[in-house]
Amino acid sequence: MAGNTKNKKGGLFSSPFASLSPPIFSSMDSDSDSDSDSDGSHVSATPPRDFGPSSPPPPSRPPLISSTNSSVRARASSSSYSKPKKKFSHKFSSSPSDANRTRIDPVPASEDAFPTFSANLPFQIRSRPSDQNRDVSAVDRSLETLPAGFFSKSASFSKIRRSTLNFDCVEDDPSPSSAPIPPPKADEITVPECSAAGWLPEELDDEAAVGYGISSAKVAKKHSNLIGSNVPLPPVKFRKCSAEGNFVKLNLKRNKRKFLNKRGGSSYSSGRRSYRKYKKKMRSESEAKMEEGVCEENGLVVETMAENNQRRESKRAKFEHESLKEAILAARDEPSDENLVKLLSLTHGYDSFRDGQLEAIKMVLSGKSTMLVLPTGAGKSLCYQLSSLILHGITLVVSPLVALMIDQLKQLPLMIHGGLFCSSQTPEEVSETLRLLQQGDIKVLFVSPERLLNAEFLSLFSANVSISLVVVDEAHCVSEWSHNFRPSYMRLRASLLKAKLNVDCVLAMTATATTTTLHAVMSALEIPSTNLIQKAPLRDNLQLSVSLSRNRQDLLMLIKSPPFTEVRSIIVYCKFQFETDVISRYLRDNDIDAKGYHGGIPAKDRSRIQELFCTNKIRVVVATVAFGMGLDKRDVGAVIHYSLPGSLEEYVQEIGRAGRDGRSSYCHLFLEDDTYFKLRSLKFSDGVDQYTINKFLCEIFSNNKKLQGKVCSLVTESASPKFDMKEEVMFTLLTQLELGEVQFLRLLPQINVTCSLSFHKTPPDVLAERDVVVAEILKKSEMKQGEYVFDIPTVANSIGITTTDLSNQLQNLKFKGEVRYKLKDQACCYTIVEVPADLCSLSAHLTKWLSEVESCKVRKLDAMFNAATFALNSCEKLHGCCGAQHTPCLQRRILDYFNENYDNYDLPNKMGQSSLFLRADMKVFLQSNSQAKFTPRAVARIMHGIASPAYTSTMWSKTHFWGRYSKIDFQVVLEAAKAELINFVGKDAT
Ligand SMILES: Nc1ncnc2c1ncn2[C@@H]1O[C@H](COP(=O)(O)OP(=O)(O)OP(=O)(O)O)[C@@H](O)[C@H]1O
Repeated sequence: MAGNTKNKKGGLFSSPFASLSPPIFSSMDSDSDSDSDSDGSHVSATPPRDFGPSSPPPPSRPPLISSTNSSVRARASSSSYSKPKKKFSHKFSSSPSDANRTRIDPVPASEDAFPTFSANLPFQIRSRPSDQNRDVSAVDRSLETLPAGFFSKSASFSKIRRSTLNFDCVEDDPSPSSAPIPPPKADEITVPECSAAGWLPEELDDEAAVGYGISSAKVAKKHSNLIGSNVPLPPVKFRKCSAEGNFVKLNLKRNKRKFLNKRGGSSYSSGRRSYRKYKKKMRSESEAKMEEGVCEENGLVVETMAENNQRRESKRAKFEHESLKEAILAARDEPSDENLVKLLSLTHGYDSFRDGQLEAIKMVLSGKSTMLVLPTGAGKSLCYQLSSLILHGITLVVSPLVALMIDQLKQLPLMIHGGLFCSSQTPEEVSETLRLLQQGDIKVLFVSPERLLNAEFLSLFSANVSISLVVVDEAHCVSEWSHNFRPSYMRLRASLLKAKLNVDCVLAMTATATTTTLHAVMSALEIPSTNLIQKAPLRDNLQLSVSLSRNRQDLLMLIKSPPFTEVRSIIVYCKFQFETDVISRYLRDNDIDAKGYHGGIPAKDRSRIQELFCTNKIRVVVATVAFGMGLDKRDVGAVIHYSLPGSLEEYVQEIGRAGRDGRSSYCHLFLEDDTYFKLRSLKFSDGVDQYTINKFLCEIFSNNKKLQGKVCSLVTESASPKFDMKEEVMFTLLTQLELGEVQFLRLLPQINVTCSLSFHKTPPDVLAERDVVVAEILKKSEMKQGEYVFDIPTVANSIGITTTDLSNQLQNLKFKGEVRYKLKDQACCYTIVEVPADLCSLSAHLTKWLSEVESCKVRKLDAMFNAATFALNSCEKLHGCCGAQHTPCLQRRILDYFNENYDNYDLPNKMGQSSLFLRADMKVFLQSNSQAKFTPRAVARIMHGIASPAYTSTMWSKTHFWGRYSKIDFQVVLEAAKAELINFVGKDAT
C-alpha cells in the first residue's frame, strides 16, 4: 500500500520514510468558547478570554462636529457611537462485583513501592495506601463512553448557529476505543451543482464595522484589480448583520476578546498590548482623514449626528478595509517577514509571530506540504488562518470533532469567512453553506474526514471551487501508532487529495506525535522530512508535580493548599464517568464550586457547564477526556489528574489546557496502582483473534462472485456481538481492506439499510406498473404488520442503481404523498473490488497488525506510568526537582518519549507474570459455564474484567472470576486460557 508505514516490528506497511532523520527539537517553546443553551444571542458572544476589565473599549471620543445647535449637541452626545457601544456591551455582557471474591489475590498488594508524599512541597498532601480492593467491574460499567450515533444524534447546524452547541456526537470523544466514527450516510447530503464563483471583495457592513469598532456604514463593492492586481483577492468582505450571518456572528465573538492580560508578564501577552496600540493608531489615522471630510462638509449639509457618525465610520471602515487589502496583496507578492507581520497585526492584532508560526506560513505559501508540531496552545491555528487570506483558493481544514470545528470556526478572525460541513447539518443548512461557498463567501471550510472523501462532497470541488491548501488538524489521528487513531483519518492520503481535490499542499498539525507517529503521518501525506517544523512538546510555564495516592481527601487538600488556593480555574481529570460525579459532589460538599462533566451528560448541560467555567462562574470542572478538546480558556491555572492518563500524549494534551496565557500554571498527577491496572486491562478490549477475523472476512466476502461491483452491507450493531468485535474495530478492518496493499473493497457512506414502507395513495400494484422502484420493492419485501419491509442495498442492486439514487426516489414518492417509510439498522456499505485469494493469510496479516496496534497502546500506558513512577521513586532531585515538584525530570521523560521510538519496544511494567491459581480457576470457570462457546480471548477478558460485545459486564461481572486476574499480564492469562480451552474441549470430545 503506497504511502503507508511499517511498524518496526514488521507489519502491514512499508514505509518510504525508513531513512527519515530524527526530528530536530530546536527549542523549548513557551482559548474553548462556551456554548450557551439559552438563546440565540450567545452565539455571537464569545466568552471572555480574560476576565479582567480588559475588553477593547467602545470608541469614546468627543464628537468631531461642533455645532452651535444645542439640540444637535444633545442628540450628538447621546447618540455618538451608541450603536457600537451597545453592541459591545451586549456582546461582553452575554456569556456566553464481587461479593464472592474470596480467593487469594493472585498478586500481592504493592502500594508500598511508592514513597509517601514529601513534606517540603509548596503544598502538603497526605499519602495513603492505594485502594487494592476496588471493584474492577465498575471500570467497565462506568468507563467513559461518549455517545455513538454521530450521524443521527448530534446538533443541527441551526442549533450551532443560534443557540445550543450540541456536542452529542461520537466526534466528541477523542478516544478511539470509545468512539466509533462511522462514515457519512449517503443520503445526508444533496449537493447541487456549483456555479462559477470568484473571490470578489464585497461590502463592508455592520458586522465588520462593529468588529472594528465602527458603525454600520457600507463601503461600495470594489473589484480587486482596481487596486493593481490581476489576481482576484480573497474575499476580504464582511457579511450583513442578520441572523443568517452565522459565520460573522461566530466571528463577532472575536471582537469581544479582551486584549489586556491581567495575569500578565509573558510573551503571550505582548500581542494584546500591541493590538491596543494598533487600534489606537488606526483610529487616529482614520479619524484625521475623516475630520478633513467633516470640515469640508460642515456648513454645507445639515445632518444628524448619527448620520455623521455613520459616514465617518464608513470612511474609517473603508480605510481599514483598504489597508487590509493592501497588506494581503503585499504578502502575496512578497511573503517577507515584514509583510507577514504587518498582515498579522491587521488580522489578529499581534505584533509578532510565535516560534514556528512564520516558518510554517512561509512553507505553506511556497506550496510545500508541511508537518507542524507545536505544543498545545502555541498557536497552530493562526498558521492556516493567515495563509488562507493570502492563498487564492479556499483552505480546507479537516478536523476530528464537531465541537472542535465549531470552536475553530468561532475563533476565525473577523475578516476570514468560514463555514463548516458536518454530518449533523440538515439539508437546508448544507445548501446554505454550499450557497456561500459558491458565492465565494467562504475562505476557510471545516470538514470531517468522513465527509471530505465522500464522493458527493468531492464533486463540489471539481469545477468551480478551487482548494489551495488542505489542513489536517490533529494529524496524529492519521497514524494507527498514535494514541488517538481514527480509521476515517487513514483515508487521508496525499495521493487521494491530489487525485480527488487537485491539492498539492498539505499542512498537517499536531501537538502530540512520537517519532513513529510522525513518520506514519508524513508518509501518508507525502511530506518530505525537510518540511518538518517541530518544537518541544511542552510549554515551559507548566509546573509538573506527582504524588502517591489518590483519594478525595487528598484532592481536596491539594485544592485547598497554595498555590492551588490562588488559582481561579481548575480542571480535574478523571478516567471514569462515575468518578466525575462523585468527586464533584464531594468538592461541592466541601465548599468548592465544582461541576462534573462527561459524555453521559446531555449535550445542552455540557455546553452550559463549559460556559459557566469559561465565564468563571464555576471554579472547578471535574471531567473526563470529553472536556478540553478545543478548550481555549486562557487562564486555566491548574490541571489535576485524579486518574492516570492513558498515555504521555494524553497527559500532554490535557495539561496543555493550563497556562495558555503564558502564566505559570500547576499540573498535578495523583498516582496509584489500581487505575493503572484497570487502564491496562482496558487496553485489551479492542483485540481480536485470528479465528474471529477469519469469520468476519468470510461474511464480508460471502456471495462474493455474485456481489462483486454491487452494494454490500454489514449491520454493525448486530454484527458486533456476533463476532464479539467492537463496531469501530470492524470499521477499522474494513478501512484496512480498502486502503491496504491490495484494495479488496471500496467503502461507501453508512446508511440505514432496513426500510419499512406503507402505501398511502395509489394501490401498490397500480403504482408498480408505472414505477420500477415500487415494482422491485414489492418483489423484494416481506410483509410485516402491514408494512413492506425490505433491504435498501438489495433493491438498489436489483434495479442497478446506487443506494443514494434509491433513497432519492423514495423521498420523491414520499413527497408526492404516495408512501411513508422508516429506516433503521445502520450499516457499513461497501462494494467488493477484489475477492482475496487466500482468506487465511489475509486474516493472519490483519490479526498481526491489530495485535501490534494493541501492543502499541499498552506501551503508551506503560510509558506514562513509568514516567510518573520514576518521578516518585527514582528521581534524584538533582536538576531542580524537589518534593512533589518534578518539572525537570518529567519534561525530560516526555521529551525522550516523543523524540525516541519508545513505542517500539516493551517497557518494564508492574504486571504479574504468573499465578498459582490461574489455570485451576479457569478450569472451574469453563466447567461451570460449559454451555458457552468461549474463545481464549473471551476467557482472558472475563478474568481481566473487560467487557466485550458478546460478553457484557451486565451478564458476566456476576461471576466471581470477573476481573480476578487483572494484575496478571493479559498475554499470560490469554495463553493460560488457550491451554485450558484445549484441555476442556479435548475432555469434552472424549
Ligand atoms: N503570534 C501570536 N501572538 C499572541 N498570541 C497568539 C499568537 N498566535 C496565536 N496566539 C493565541 O494563542 C492562543 C492559542 O492558539 P491556538 O488555539 O491556535 O493554539 P493551538 O496550537 O491550536 O492549541 P491546541 O493544540 O490546544 O488546539 C489563541 O488564543 C491565539 O489567538
